[in-house]
Amino acid sequence: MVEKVALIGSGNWGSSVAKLIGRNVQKFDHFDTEVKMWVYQEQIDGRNLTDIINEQHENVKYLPGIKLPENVVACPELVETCKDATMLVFVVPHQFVSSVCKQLKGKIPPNCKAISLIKGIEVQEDGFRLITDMIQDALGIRSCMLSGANIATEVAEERFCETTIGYRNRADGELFRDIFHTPQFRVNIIEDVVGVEMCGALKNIIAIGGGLVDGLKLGANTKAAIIRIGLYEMRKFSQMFYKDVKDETFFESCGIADLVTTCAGGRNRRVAEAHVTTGKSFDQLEIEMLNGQKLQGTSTAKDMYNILTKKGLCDEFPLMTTIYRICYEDLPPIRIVEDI
Ligand SMILES: NC(=O)C1=CN([C@@H]2O[C@H](COP(=O)(O)OP(=O)(O)OC[C@H]3O[C@@H](n4cnc5c(N)ncnc54)[C@H](O)[C@@H]3O)[C@@H](O)[C@H]2O)C=CC1
Ligand SMILES: O=C(CO)COP(=O)(O)O
Repeated sequence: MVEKVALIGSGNWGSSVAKLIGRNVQKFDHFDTEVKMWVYQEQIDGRNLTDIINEQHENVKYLPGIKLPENVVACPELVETCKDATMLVFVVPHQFVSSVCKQLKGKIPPNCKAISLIKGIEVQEDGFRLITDMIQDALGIRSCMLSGANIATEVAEERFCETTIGYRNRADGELFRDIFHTPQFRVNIIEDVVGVEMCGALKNIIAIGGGLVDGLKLGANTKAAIIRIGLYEMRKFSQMFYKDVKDETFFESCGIADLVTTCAGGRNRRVAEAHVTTGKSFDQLEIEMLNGQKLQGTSTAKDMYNILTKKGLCDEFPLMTTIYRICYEDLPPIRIVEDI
């Protein structure tokens, strides 16, 4: 069977993986070589971003300076992008997943498979839901999860790194590995979708902590302490809600490695550092510093805090709780080391 891949999302990470997928589908006979990529349409200097991508083969707003393969075709219509696909790659910021799933409901063939590259969770009245579960429930298709120490621009520049795919069905994991793996982007597949997904969502909160201690100029030992306590809280929270999450998952690229890289070089870290040095709000800094890219850590901290409060668990997760309070309750940043 020939598989056809569609990409849902075209931000910084979406565009970077478009380069990997566009090249990899040409290496195997079992893939259609055209990859459609859904672009949330916007105007750049009076032109459609989709037209710019299709003519210049570059996402000039979200991944400037990187050429995309010509078989990646930007499309502004979501349903049109996905209609013939057998493999869907979800890579929109987590706040838009629900609306994407609503638009696709009933329009996806049942033999389709999905993978989420989205680092976040969806909060609901009675708790929270994993993005892979939302995709499965809304569209009636299985979903894998890819997450790792993968700063998008470094991947696009083909600097070596690793990533993790969590699968429920091994054949799905292997098929998705084919579209991502290269000698510079080493994919490891493991049977723990939930663990991979929880790591990706929760590390964004801890990365805010990494940026706060950088802004406070507390040094390398303090950063290491935030990473260690953060990893401990990530594992505790994941296994409290999903007892099958494996300890080993935290030693994969999606676990400790992603935590280290995001605390060293990610957007969450950068904006949190600027919050300390400028005193500006996170919302303001997101607009000023990210040029349309989305901060995931602050909203995930808020979502997580709501869950911890409802379940009476704040005292058991002092680091995540304090990061939330610094982001949303004007707690002085130094409390990150005083309250944990
Ligand atoms: N950038 C990175 O280095 C990495 C990001 N990720 C994850 O990938 C996911 C996607 O992030 P990025 O590709 O970096 O996105 P981004 O933050 O660079 O870009 C924002 C994207 O959202 C789109 N958008 C704006 N309003 C929208 C709407 N109403 N509906 C749908 N889309 C809308 C924009 O057009 C743009 O494509 C996130 O969960 C992120 O945590 C994972 C690994 C690395
Ligand atoms: O997830 C990432 C790297 O693996 C990117 O993190 P930021 O969203 O903080 O840039």
